[in-house]
Amino acid sequence: TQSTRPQRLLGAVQKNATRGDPRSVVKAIDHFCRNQEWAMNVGDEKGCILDSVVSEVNPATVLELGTYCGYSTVRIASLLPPHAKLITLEFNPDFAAIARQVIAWAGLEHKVQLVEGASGDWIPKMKEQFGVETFDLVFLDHWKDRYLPDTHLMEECGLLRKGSVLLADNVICPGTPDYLEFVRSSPRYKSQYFKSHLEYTKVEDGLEKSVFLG
Ligand SMILES: O=C(NCCNC(=O)c1cc(-c2ccc(F)cc2)cc(O)c1O)c1cc(O)ncn1
Ligand SMILES: [Mg+2]
Repeated sequence: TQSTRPQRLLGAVQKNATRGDPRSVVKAIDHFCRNQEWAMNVGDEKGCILDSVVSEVNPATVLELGTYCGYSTVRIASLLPPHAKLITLEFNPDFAAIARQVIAWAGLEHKVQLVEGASGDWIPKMKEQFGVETFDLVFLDHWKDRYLPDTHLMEECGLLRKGSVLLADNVICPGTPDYLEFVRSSPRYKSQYFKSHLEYTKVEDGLEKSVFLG
């Protein structure tokens, strides 16, 4: 039977990356996506912006919406302080199965809790299920039409505090127009656009960083 692209991406990690070395996992995925097959990871260019925001926020609690194969999960988790926790939500069970193995290859499973299911179902259960108070950083990289409703949901569930940072991928391509309009016009957010390119291409894309003002 035919392998899937995520399965081939995992194969490239297991072949070319060193177990327990997150940077080599990131490098192996970027090499695979540049030279073999494009895949919708945040990629190396936007990944550097992600790294700088993670380092600046130095979060104790992180929520990632949209795990895919775990590329950004590995980037973020490898920068977290010792007792910090990253919860990553993935709807697609096939993506989740690959991501677990990529995260394990990087040796980061103890820092990451991968949850399978729909963000809309899980966000209201975060506090009771995972003992989370608020998130210091949220990385939005899931279905583009869920960014805005899930942001409202996180606010309603009291998961954001004064200073919580939302970092959103793909605000230009594929685009999240309703989300962008909201965070840029709402008095409760301070937003900043980081111009970049769609992963592994010359197409414009960017990350939007929005600080919740409470
Ligand atoms: O597709 C699911 N999630 C990925 C969300 N992410 C994206 O869709 C995404 C897409 C692109 C992209 C950009 C240009 C292009 F031509 C094609 C795709 C880039 C990115 O950086 C993304 O992040 C999904 C499936 C499923 O069955 N259940 C739950 N989620
Ligand atoms: Mg993306």
